[in-house]
Amino acid sequence: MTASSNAVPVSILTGFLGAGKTTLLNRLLKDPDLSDTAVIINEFGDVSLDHLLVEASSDGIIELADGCVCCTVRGELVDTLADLMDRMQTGRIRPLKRVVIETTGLADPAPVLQSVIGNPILAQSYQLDGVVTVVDAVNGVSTLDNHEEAAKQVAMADRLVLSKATLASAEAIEALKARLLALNPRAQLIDGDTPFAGKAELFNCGLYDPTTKIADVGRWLQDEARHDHAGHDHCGHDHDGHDHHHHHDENRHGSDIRSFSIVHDRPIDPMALDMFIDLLRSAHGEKLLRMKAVVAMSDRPERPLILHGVQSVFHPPQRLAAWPDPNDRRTRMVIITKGLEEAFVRDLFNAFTGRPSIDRADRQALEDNPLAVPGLKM
Ligand SMILES: Nc1nc2c(ncn2[C@@H]2O[C@H](COP(=O)(O)OP(=O)(O)OP(=O)(O)O)[C@@H](O)[C@H]2O)c(=O)[nH]1
Repeated sequence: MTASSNAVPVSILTGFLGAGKTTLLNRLLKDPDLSDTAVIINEFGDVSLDHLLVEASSDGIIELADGCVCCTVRGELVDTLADLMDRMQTGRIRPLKRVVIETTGLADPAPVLQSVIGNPILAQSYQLDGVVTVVDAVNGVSTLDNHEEAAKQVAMADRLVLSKATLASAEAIEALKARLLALNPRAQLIDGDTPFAGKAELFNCGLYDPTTKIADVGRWLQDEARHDHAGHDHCGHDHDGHDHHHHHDENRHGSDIRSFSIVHDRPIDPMALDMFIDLLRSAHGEKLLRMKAVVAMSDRPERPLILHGVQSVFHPPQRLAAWPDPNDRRTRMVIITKGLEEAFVRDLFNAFTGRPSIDRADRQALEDNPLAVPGLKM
């Protein structure tokens, strides 16, 4: 079945963990041409922060939390798109000009694309109008080397937006560009700092055409279609929330990927936070795929700190003017690791924030760490 001429364009905004998807989206949503756009945001962990970090009015933002859109919440994506269409057709919402789906950084885009183009009902009302992939100039090459989903995100793109170019050396950018060209020779490469990257036009890619991509893309989409036919839910992220343990029949990302959250209800001393982050970053930066946090600080508890860690890079923290939800002033951290145990990170955090660990010596957490602060005794 094909889309009708008034089908709503759907854009997929993807890119590896911390590449800068939400940052780009915040810029784009300021363009009046993106009014009447619904944004579907997907987060990996059981505590979601992205909706706090997207600056647009919450009206058009729909969250698919606690699962990855390429696997556990893929059904929810289909239901959400169907529900939006139903609400438009029955006049409960204004007609949408576009739907943007921001995937998780770990998402394989193939099943997400297949949800839109392969579902006969959705395909009548929506048409896929392109994949925009954000690529981080600092971590780009190593991320492509180490994470297959990042390479797929690049290969499937119509447009590649290079973020953080001001933080990377000219050589690193050249090396990255060569990799991008090999993976996707026909994608348009856009410098994220140019005005075009902040305009609605960025999403006007034209009907998605897999034949313009490397041959693998068509095969990945066919594999997804076959999987759908066989009725599989196939992803291997291990979403280790407090009570959440999802198991899947196939492991795409490696069983050593962990996603968990830390919630803390007392303001944190700035020095303790610094030491916790420093130790974690310097000893285990490459295993720390992502940290996102909203932190209550003891110096100014009314102004929470927003922290972003992407592998070994910690971006300058920002203070919000106030708590997004004044009724919830708890520190919340979402952490995604590869090959680093949750217990280790939790113990380290507890050691610095003075929360006693019941079943594990805090001290051990520090002593396990070669960079433990000398003289710091529990
Ligand atoms: N200097 C610089 N920093 C950037 C740029 N783009 C993003 N950042 C920073 O990178 C960090 C992560 O950005 P996000 O937009 O949250 O990344 P994301 O891809 O949405 O992250 P996930 O949803 O967790 O995968 C933030 O601290 C941003 O301020 C950029 O172009 N330049």
